[in-house]
Amino acid sequence: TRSTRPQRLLKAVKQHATRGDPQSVISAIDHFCRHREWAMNVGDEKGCILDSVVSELNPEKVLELGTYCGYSTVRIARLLPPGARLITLEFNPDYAVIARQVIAWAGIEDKVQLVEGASEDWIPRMKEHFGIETFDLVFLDHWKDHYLPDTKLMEGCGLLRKGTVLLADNVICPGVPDYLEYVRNSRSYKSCYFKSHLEYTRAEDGLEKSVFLG
Ligand SMILES: O=C(NCCCCc1cc2ccncc2s1)c1cc(-c2ccc(F)cc2)cc(O)c1O
Ligand SMILES: [Mg+2]
Repeated sequence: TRSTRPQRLLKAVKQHATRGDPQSVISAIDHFCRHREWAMNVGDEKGCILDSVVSELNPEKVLELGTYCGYSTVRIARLLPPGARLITLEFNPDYAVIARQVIAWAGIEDKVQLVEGASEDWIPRMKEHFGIETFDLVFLDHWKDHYLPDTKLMEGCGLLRKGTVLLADNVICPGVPDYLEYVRNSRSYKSCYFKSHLEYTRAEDGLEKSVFLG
């Protein structure tokens, strides 16, 4: 049977990237998605914005909602200080199989914990299951209609502290209007928009960075 796009993406990583070199994994995926097949990775342009937010914050505890093939997982984990941890949630088991191999190829698996399941099931279990008090950074890149309910769930579970940064992908395309309205109008967040483009295209998209004020 025909291979899947994530399988072809992984093959490109194994063919063109060097084991243990996260940057070469990132470049191999960007090349594949720009010249072979588009895929819904955050991409190189928005990825540079993600890099600057991570580098400035130097987070110890990171949550990623939506792993897909692990592209943004590798982008974030490669910048984390020793001892820092990234928990990434993926709903689709086929994506998770690919992401684990991409993460291993990049050589950053000791910083990453990939968990399979739905965000609404796992967010309430973060404290008791992973011994996490609060997150320093949350990267939202999963179902767009889950951004807002999951943000309210994280607030309710006490997973956000004064200064926690929420960074949301795709706030223009596909768009998350209810989430944007919430973080931009709530007194509990200081929010700003980083204008960019939908990965590997000229369509507008961007990242919204929202600091939780407690
Ligand atoms: O849907 C997108 N991303 C979510 C995939 C949903 C996977 C999930 C992970 C998870 C984990 C935990 N709980 C529940 C869930 S559900 C997405 C889509 C586009 C796009 C843009 C223009 C298009 F024409 C077509 C697609 C671009 C992007 O950057 C995306 O991120
Ligand atoms: Mg995205």
